[in-house]
Amino acid sequence: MTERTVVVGAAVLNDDGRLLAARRSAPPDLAGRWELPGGKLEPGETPEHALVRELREELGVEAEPVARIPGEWPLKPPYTLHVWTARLLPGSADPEPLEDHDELRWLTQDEIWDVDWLDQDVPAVVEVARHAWEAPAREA
Ligand SMILES: Nc1nc2c([nH]c(=O)n2[C@H]2C[C@H](O)[C@@H](COP(=O)(O)OP(=O)(O)OP(=O)(O)O)O2)c(=O)[nH]1
Repeated sequence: MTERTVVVGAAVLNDDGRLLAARRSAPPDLAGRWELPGGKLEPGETPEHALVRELREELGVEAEPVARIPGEWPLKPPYTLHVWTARLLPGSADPEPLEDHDELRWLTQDEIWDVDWLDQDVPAVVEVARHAWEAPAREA
């Protein structure tokens, strides 16, 4: 079986229901494209811990994971993307592009496709949009 390394991507939503998108500054083949902030799990680390750590390192924020979005999306081997919704904790700093990114945007539902997402992120972002913004089906 092929070993896969999990990359955790954070779908950070703010109180207005906007989604945080981050533009990569490196490596050259990914620079200029937009992604969900996050990163690779370290050995023995839980995804929830990795998400909190990566958001602190990359964006200078204190955040908490809310829920995993079902599914996983293949990235460049050996990586596979798992996505969690997340929110900033009260008193957290505003996110800043400290590492790996050179621009951040809080996207409304109407703006979700205004940024040039990494190709491999597009199916994950479709699911994020569905979970964040589509009303849950009512039970009959
Ligand atoms: N964080 C993140 N990485 C992604 C996404 N889509 C995608 O292809 N990747 C790739 C880029 C990298 O090859 C890999 C994870 O990269 P990373 O640079 O964010 O991870 P990291 O902070 O742990 O890495 P490192 O700089 O410590 O080596 O996954 C995404 O939406 N978010």
